[in-house]
Amino acid sequence: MRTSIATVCIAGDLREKLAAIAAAGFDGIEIFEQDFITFDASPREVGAMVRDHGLEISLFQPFRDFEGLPEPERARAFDRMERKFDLMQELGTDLVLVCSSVHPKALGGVDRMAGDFRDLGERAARRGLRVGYEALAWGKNVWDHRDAWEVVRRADHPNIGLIVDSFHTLGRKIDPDTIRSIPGDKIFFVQLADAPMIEMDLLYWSRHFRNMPGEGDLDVTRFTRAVAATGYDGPFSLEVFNDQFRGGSPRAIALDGHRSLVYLLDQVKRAEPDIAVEVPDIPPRIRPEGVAFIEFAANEDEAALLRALLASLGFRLAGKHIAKQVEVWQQGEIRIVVNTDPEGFAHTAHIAHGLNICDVGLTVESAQATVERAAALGATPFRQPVGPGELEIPAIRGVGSGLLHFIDRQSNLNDVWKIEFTPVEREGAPEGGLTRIDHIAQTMNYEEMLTWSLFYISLFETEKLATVDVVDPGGLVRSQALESPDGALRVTLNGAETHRTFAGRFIADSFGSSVQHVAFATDDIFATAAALKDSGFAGLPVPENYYDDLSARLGLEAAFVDRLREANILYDQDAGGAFYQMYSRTFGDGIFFEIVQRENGYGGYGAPNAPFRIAAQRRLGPAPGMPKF
Ligand SMILES: O=C(O)c1ccc(O)c(O)c1
Ligand SMILES: [Mg+2]
Repeated sequence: MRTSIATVCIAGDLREKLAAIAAAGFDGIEIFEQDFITFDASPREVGAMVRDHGLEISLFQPFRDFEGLPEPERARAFDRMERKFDLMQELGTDLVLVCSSVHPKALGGVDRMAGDFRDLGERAARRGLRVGYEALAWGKNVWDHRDAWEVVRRADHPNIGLIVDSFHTLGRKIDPDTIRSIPGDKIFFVQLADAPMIEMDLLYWSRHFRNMPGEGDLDVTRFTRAVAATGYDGPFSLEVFNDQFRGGSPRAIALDGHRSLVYLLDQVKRAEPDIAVEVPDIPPRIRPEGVAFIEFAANEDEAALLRALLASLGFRLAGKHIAKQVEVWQQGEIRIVVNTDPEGFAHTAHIAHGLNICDVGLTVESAQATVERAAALGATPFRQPVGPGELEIPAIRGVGSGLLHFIDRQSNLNDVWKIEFTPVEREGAPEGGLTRIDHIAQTMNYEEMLTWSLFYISLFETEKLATVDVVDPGGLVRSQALESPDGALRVTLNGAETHRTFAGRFIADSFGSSVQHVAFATDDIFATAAALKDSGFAGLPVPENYYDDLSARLGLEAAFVDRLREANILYDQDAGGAFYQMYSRTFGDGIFFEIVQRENGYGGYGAPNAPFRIAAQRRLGPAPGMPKF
């Protein structure tokens, strides 16, 4: 499998782009003419610089407004192309992309256009070069790959072939399976991009909103399956015009791009096993079985307050680590690790971020297979020295500052609580009825959201839900949920556009994106609320206005609304189900807990309630006894 990426995808000057592209593991680049022209070096020097990075120039592009012109424009187009042929030979590439004409004088007629390409093929052949024709979705006469293919077919020249681009095909809602009947050796190059489904002008959508395969809503997998089924065995190249990426970190965007290609081609190989492209053999997407633990990094003062909060939520100290200053608190299947050890990752994370959730443990079928797949997708494995009697639990770095550890039942990893922890006699008030972790919510800058969602989607069997906009008094927060099919793993990604939002302040104050809240599930939220009241839990009060509006909006019975009001429970409904939520006050830099009950398959996250929750959190600040550190 040969991977490539267009230089337009990445921020920086050509040198910075090449460094990022090479570091991410690509084999080649599509050199965009603009990136070459604006760079101050000769074509030969640029070619050498690309090859010094271990990259090939798989394509030169774009050449515009070539086909279907009347004279004298036609002759001028051929002259222009001869100049570009010179340049290509200096750069050291043999393939140029001609995109379908938008020239006002361009004439239609398949045979006229095919004739132009046949003549061009002759000129290219003399120099050992090749020309690929791409239908732009907004081309004047050709805007469909089937028409571009008909032009190429009739040109009937070995140096003329077709270039397909997933955006132009899928953006126009053309059935990608129509590609299957094209001979693979006549497809000279394949460009891949995804995009979010937004109704807008095709050209504007293409030039500003494309994103990496898997990051948007187009069925790029189906498109790529169709291409691979033709026998095509050339490079798969990303061509992503995106305003945000152009201003983003070159390394991060290049890594996302490479990850998206590995993920995509792995999916394609599984669906079309007989393809000519050699795709590396990696474990399939990992099915998450649940959240095994959440770990806080804390100092002693913070840990004392956290313990009090956990106790008020019905958690009990369940074990103390055999060698480190680490405790595990438990309720139902939920485990919260409190790490105050003066060494190791948690300590470093605490120095950088203060009290924070530095680690999330997931239960999977095979921890080994999980890190193997993660490594193939470009994730960074994490290791730290293991003490006597301790287990080596496979881990990777997440996209932000935190770690992900993987626990499985296949090995003895699942017994870590027995092996590394001394049990503590459970005592204290009765538990609060919390059973498991319903979801974890990560807060990040809006620009990081696609990186995070690709990270989860490519590694785990998870699907994206539609993005919802949450209005915070300080700005907009976009929220997107990712879920495994049975709900064993639910993560919400909350992207803050400004630091004036509650979520944005959390990022600024804690120096980076991480888990901001954890939601625990209960089977009976009213019983939980009553139990927690007895154990001194300080919940987030909900204003009276909320309940007046709720009863008017949903036509609920007064007695039911009274019960919600008394316990400060927020409520939502969807087609079949109901959702109950209550919140803790915030602590640290704005961390909090949520308690939820899902009834009859409610599928959302209570988005209509988020503005009320945020307003109350902003108004009230941290709980008494839980000062901001
Ligand atoms: O937006 C464009 O003009 C443009 C140029 C070249 C391409 O390959 C493409 O897909 C779009
Ligand atoms: Mg293209």
